[in-house]
Amino acid sequence: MPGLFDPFSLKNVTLRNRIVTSPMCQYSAQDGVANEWHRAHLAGLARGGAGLVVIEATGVSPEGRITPACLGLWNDTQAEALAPIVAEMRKAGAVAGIQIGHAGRKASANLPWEGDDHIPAGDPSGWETIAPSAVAQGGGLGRVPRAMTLADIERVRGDFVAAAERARDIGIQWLKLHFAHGYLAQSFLSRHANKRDDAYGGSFENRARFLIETLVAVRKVWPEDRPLSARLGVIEYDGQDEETLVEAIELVKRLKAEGLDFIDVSIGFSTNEAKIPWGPAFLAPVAERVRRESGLPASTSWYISQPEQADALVREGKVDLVTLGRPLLADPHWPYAAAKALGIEDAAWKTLPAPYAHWLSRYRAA
Ligand SMILES: C=C(C(=O)O)c1ccccc1
Repeated sequence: MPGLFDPFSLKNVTLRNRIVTSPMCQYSAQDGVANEWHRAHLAGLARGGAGLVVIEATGVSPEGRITPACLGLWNDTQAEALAPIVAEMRKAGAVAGIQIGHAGRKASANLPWEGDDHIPAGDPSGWETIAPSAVAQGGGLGRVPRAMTLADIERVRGDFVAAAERARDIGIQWLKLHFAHGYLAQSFLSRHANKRDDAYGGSFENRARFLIETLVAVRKVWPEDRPLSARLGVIEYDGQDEETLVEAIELVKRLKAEGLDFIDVSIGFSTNEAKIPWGPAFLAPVAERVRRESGLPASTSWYISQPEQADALVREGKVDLVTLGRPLLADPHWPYAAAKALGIEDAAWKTLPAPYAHWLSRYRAA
């Protein structure tokens, strides 16, 4: 079985290893436009050796951002700012990905280090939030969203398509749809958030409709030879886990039938009452089941930080790729350190660009 530092090919891309950067929001943009922070951050991750570098949750519309400082991909100015960054990521040897999404009822929030709560109604820096139903997330995100009309649903689906087209045209190689973490798409699937009684609510088929329709629409514009993936919350840890998992796996099978190439398994975060069993690679067994039962290649994340742990998840066939967030913020060169720890030959040249690898492999003790 392959290990963490074996390549992974899907459609027309080959990742140099099984390490994926989690799309960690930087909350550093203005008007959704990428700047020097994003360039240095993303180039640094790519130069650090990860196989796939995924740009953070990028809003498909202004109201689709989590905070006013999130990236967007709803206009050409935003696309033009990202294009050179994508080129730099690819030049550093990483496959360049992006996660596009709509924050739904969790949108219009203050930065996490400035409250992590809804911007007060009436504050000009905020905006009206929309969601499947007029049901708030609760806690600091207590603002009640406006229930989406069918016209809203159609518009937002179109926003996903337009953002996918812009991502395609700036050289993104791997597109990830944000269907997780209690944001809009997850909200449609979630019984906690979706109380609709029309074609988009009630039964599983109806609650899955927005996600499937969005995938189908994006698939039509996303090049067949580039991977199309989704990050999906498959479990809520709300006491209904088996029921939620069975539905989520059925949804993944239907998304696969409509052209989804890869699934990134995560948590629903649709309810503040969740009792999440935080612990080393705690989601891996869930990801293994989704991968096995759906037949799609898969990744997972959360509390994965040690080289041997990440390598074992791949070698044991639990996942195909391992998504790392905080370990890569702490050390963007984690792939190099992991390669050394796992005894990979030529670790520097396998993970780092020549100007680094040259020095790291020279003048070494015999
Ligand atoms: C900002 C997040 C995202 O983009 O998914 C997020 C939210 C909740 C947990 C982890 C990540």
